[in-house]
Amino acid sequence: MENLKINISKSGVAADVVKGYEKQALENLSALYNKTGKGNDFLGWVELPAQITDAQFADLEATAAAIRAKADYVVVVGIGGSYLGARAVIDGLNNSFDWLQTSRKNPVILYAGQNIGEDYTHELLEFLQDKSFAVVVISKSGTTTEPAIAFRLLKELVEKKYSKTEAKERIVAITDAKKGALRTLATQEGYKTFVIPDDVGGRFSVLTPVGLLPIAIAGHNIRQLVKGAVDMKGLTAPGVAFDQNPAAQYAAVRNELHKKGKAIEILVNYQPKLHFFTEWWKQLYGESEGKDNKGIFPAGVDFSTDLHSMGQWIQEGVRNIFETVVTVKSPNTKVVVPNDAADLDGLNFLAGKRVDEVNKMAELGTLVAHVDGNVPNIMVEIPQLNEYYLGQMIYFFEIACGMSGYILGVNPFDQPGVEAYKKNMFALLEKPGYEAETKAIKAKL
Ligand SMILES: O=P(O)(O)OC[C@H]1O[C@H](O)[C@H](O)[C@@H](O)[C@@H]1O
Repeated sequence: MENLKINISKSGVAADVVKGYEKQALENLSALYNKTGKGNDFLGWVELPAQITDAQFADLEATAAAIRAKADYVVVVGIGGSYLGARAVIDGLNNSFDWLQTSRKNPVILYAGQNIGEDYTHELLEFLQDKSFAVVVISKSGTTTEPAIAFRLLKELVEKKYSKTEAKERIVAITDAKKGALRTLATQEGYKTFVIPDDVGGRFSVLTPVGLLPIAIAGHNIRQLVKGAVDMKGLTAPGVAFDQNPAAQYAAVRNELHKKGKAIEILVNYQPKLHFFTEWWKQLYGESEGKDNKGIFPAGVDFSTDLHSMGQWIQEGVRNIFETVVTVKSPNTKVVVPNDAADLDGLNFLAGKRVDEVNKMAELGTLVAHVDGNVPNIMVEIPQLNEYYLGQMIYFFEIACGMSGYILGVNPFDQPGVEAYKKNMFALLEKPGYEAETKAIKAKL
């Protein structure tokens, strides 16, 4: 059976330099397992995939089935870690034109609370007026402003369109076991709820109900997703030799590149379905490492699309970047370039070749060009885009992130910097309790 593989041979980091990270990387991996490092009260995700019980899967699947039976559209309300994991997996697995399919087996998944655009909000509410829909509201803290506003509006619509009683069948809340406004509200209203464990931070929560319920509602196999993660846990566990552990290798190489002045890591995909996987990865690494005036800036591009827009910069701009390419070995379907007798477009040299073969040559050609242009390359390959390998890739990047953050010397499990904008926003909105901040910020304007 094939697994996710990493190739660091084009990273420009010599084997003995990588080897130099062995002791540190493996000590950091042990610290994640033994909970002896920074942020050790947020390490529930390390063991989590292997601990999900059959009863928990069955509860998620039954709830998903009930929602699927009732609703043509399901709005997933959440932001950051309460949004990106579900969307990464759902977009990764869904048909690219999912929302246009007419003979449907699965509800269309829509998203809210991930922005405060008034037009977006209006258009969503307007669209849902005459549709059969349900809502999954997700917030670990239960107090995040963006999803709270969206949920207040959606709750009002559900109650008006259906009834307060029916709302209990059409709204599911995923939040902290005890704390937060959403927990209080869900208890009071009698909604079905799922718990986000205390020791799992938002950006590490995709394999909790936060990701699993929306993914199951969208019609995907959550047991396979989690199995992939469990197997990747085995392949990256403390007993595995350093040079056989793909996560340790990744953590080592990216830290070495950072040390050499590569300030930006670009996650590259050649499959548009992986766009939101990159968004999930950006939060995972950005919030985990960007602190104490340190950290690689995580960026993302979709190739070959962005080769025609960002390709120039990557090839010849400031040499402070490296690329991590996520490549999918085999596509799930087959399209062959046809022969054309007239050959007016001059493409007959491609006739008979699969589109993926062209994509792979674009990938290889780009790799060589970028490495020649002094952009180091790390390659992460999965055999296929399915639940199982997405599960492997999720756990791979999570465990590598923990190790990498420890190598960098930060606490990868907090995000104190995110509060600065919230404080200012509340001060500007004159939230009760923020009187002094309101005065202070107004003086700065
Ligand atoms: O799940 P929630 O508590 O609503 O948080 C949603 C997101 O917003 C916060 O501001 C954090 O920066 C993120 O780490 C978090 O994932």
